[in-house]
Amino acid sequence: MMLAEKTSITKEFELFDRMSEHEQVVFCNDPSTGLRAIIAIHNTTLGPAIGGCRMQPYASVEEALEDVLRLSKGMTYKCAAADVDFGGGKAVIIGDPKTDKSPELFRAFGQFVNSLGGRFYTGTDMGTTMDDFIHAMKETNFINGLPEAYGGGGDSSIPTAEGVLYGIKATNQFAFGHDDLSRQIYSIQGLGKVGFKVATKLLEAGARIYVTDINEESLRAIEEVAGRTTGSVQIVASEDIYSQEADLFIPCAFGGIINDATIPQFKVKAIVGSANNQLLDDRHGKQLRDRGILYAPDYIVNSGGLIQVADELYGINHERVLAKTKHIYDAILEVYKEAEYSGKTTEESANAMCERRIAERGKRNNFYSAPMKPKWAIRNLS
Ligand SMILES: NC(=O)C1=CN([C@@H]2O[C@H](COP(=O)(O)OP(=O)(O)OC[C@H]3O[C@@H](n4cnc5c(N)ncnc54)[C@H](O)[C@@H]3O)[C@@H](O)[C@H]2O)C=CC1
Ligand SMILES: O=C(O)CCC(=O)C(=O)O
Repeated sequence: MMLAEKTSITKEFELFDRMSEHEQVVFCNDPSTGLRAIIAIHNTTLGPAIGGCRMQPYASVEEALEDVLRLSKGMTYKCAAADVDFGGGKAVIIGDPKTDKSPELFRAFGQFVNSLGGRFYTGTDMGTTMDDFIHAMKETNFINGLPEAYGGGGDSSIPTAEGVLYGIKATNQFAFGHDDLSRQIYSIQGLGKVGFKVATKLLEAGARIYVTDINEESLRAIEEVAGRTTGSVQIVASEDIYSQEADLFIPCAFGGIINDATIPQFKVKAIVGSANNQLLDDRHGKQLRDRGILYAPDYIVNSGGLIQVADELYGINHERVLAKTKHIYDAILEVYKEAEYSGKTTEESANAMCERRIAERGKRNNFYSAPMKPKWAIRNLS
């Protein structure tokens, strides 16, 4: 009887249990534009939440909620690792980016962001572009990553790709004793905004790369780049990318690609890529460690974009952003050394480092208050 009561109570409050680590989850509904979005604020100890807005034709509310909860939590760790004065948040819009976008939809989304009064800053992510946020910014100032013509920092995939290259160099240093990009072989999944730039730099350095993408145009374009460089490229089928005889696997497409099916296929010594949430589950981090495959925590490797959008609030300065992005090299090396010393996985070591940082800062500032004047000079907000 007691158990039955307990079970039913747990079921009644299942939604709250699922988001028990989150401060706030906002469901945004605007029938006139068709907007259905969820904004998740995970933790604002370090400052207002920040995180891009993803647009995807999610099959259910359940799937969209799962994604936004996971991604926003990842942003809390990413902000702590990058040492920016922001907390973790993320937004998802349920819809097909090819057919369901309209200026009105993004204006409606901007109104919801504005209603949070500065607790949440957002910008582009998969499925959204800077142009979409030109509409959203008409309704709110809490938008980052705008085009340079609108006073923003421009394409944040540039520093993200730079950060991935620093992560690769640090990994080469730790695993192979040098940080020369040209001497190892790489397999790259995804030649989008980030992956294409990383592949180009590796080819320019003279490296051998294997690549895959579902977009034929990107594959032809990277072959053209290879023809102009001393590097070489081989195109492989999507399902074959995990089993290539390469030294490093560079995932730059989607999350969850380190899982029970892919781990036995890997022949690489290390995985260093930009995709968010690469480990399907924590136990996959342990499986990689047990197989002697070094894993560079994704949220450190791909933090270059966050560093740019966070830095944007001090005014635009690409040199400063690049200088900050260089810290990814040291951060990755530190995590590898700490994991080696402690026997933890690299993900566990990185998480512990971030949690210590948040707890330390939390002693002074444990909840961001919107009316408090921000430290930085945000445009039009003083
Ligand atoms: N753009 C940025 O600054 C940041 C990106 N990331 C993450 O990095 C990853 C890549 O981001 P972007 O380059 O901006 O995205 P994107 O959408 O420009 O590129 C993704 C690429 O993956 C390809 N792709 C999709 N399915 C595939 C499959 N089955 N096999 C092979 N390729 C496939 C697509 O055709 C596309 O070229 C995403 O997971 C994103 O969340 C993380 C932090 C910042
Ligand atoms: O683009 C942003 O607003 C923050 C960066 C972000 O969402 C990410 O790094 O995944």
